[in-house]
Amino acid sequence: MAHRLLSPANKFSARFAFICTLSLSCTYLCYSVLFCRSTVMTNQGYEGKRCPPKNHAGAKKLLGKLEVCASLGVRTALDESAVRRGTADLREPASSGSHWAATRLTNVSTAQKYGNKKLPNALIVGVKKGGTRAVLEFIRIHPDVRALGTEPHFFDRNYERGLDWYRGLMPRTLDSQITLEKTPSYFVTREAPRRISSMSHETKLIVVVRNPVTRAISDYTQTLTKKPDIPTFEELAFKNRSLGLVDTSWNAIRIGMYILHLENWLQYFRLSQIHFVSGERLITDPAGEMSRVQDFLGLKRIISDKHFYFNRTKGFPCLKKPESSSHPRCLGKSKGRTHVQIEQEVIDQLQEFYRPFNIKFYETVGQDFKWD
Ligand SMILES: Nc1ncnc2c1ncn2[C@@H]1O[C@H](COP(=O)(O)OS(=O)(=O)O)[C@@H](OP(=O)(O)O)[C@H]1O
Repeated sequence: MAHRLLSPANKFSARFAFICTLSLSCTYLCYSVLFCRSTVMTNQGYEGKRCPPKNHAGAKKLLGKLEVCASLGVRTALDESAVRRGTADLREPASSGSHWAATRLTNVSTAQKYGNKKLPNALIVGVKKGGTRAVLEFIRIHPDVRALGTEPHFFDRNYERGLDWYRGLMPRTLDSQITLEKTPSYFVTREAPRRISSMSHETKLIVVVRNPVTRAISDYTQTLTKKPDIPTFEELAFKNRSLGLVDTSWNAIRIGMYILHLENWLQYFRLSQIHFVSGERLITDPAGEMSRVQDFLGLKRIISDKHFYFNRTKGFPCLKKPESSSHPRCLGKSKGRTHVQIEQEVIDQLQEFYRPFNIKFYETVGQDFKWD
């Protein structure tokens, strides 16, 4: 009805307006298809802005799902919470002007996008309070290493869950990258060597060892922070102190009898498959110890002196802070605690107790750790 009422002049203007709108729409459509898709959709800056800030409450969950965010090098929720639950405050560099950090970033993001979850090729199996977290956090700055931040306890507590479950926990890696995890209790778990060798005979094993007396005191100090009412160190360490009878059933003592545990490992692995890191040298010369770890893992030596500095407040080496990051670069408060004070006489008695075990251990591994 309406258009019947329009005059011929009005009809002409309506048609003209319709044709103009149509041709403008077509032009816009062609332009979008030809140009916009290739620029806007792959623009990293733009996509980067779409990624939620990773310290936002809901963002951590979401980041794990947003492949594009992961591919931009933003750590996934799993990685973040893994590091926190693993008690480490050390964060790997988010970015840096230096070449190694850039390579690492590229490898991490490529692995997250194209990599596969694989069973670990290498394990840090012990020892508790030896410096295992430091080794894991230092080695994972290598671009060819991807490590699980938490301790999965697969070969001791979770073995029934099966290898598929275990593999599912691992970070994605490229074929050229090593998958690594650390669980210090493996070293003293009777079934661990057999179980690990049945996963693969070729698994490389790293053991961080430390003077067993200092290790025991460190272990006790940690227990005390959780259970302040436990007996004194001396009460737990000796069955009869005046007779010098040490209580070897106390875990803090038993773990330090390294040779006994090692013999179990040597039933399943060649000595050349096991690398021993000195917990003491890891503090005085982290780069030197990490060079040997890189050699053992068949990695190019990338981690060196230039990655470390000695933090006087903490009293330990820390990783240098990349220019663009404000993250703390030292291990968390639970690493490098002030130990409870133990009488020198008790220390001497325990040194005496451990001596024969230490000597046998040095002979077996072919290295003197100088604890005596
Ligand atoms: N760079 C650096 N920073 C901080 N701490 C360092 C470092 N290198 C080695 N260590 C020593 O690591 C000890 C903790 O060992 P672990 O990480 O194996 O402990 S745990 O078994 O995972 O709980 C921890 O033991 P305590 O000093 O007794 O706290 C440290 O002595």
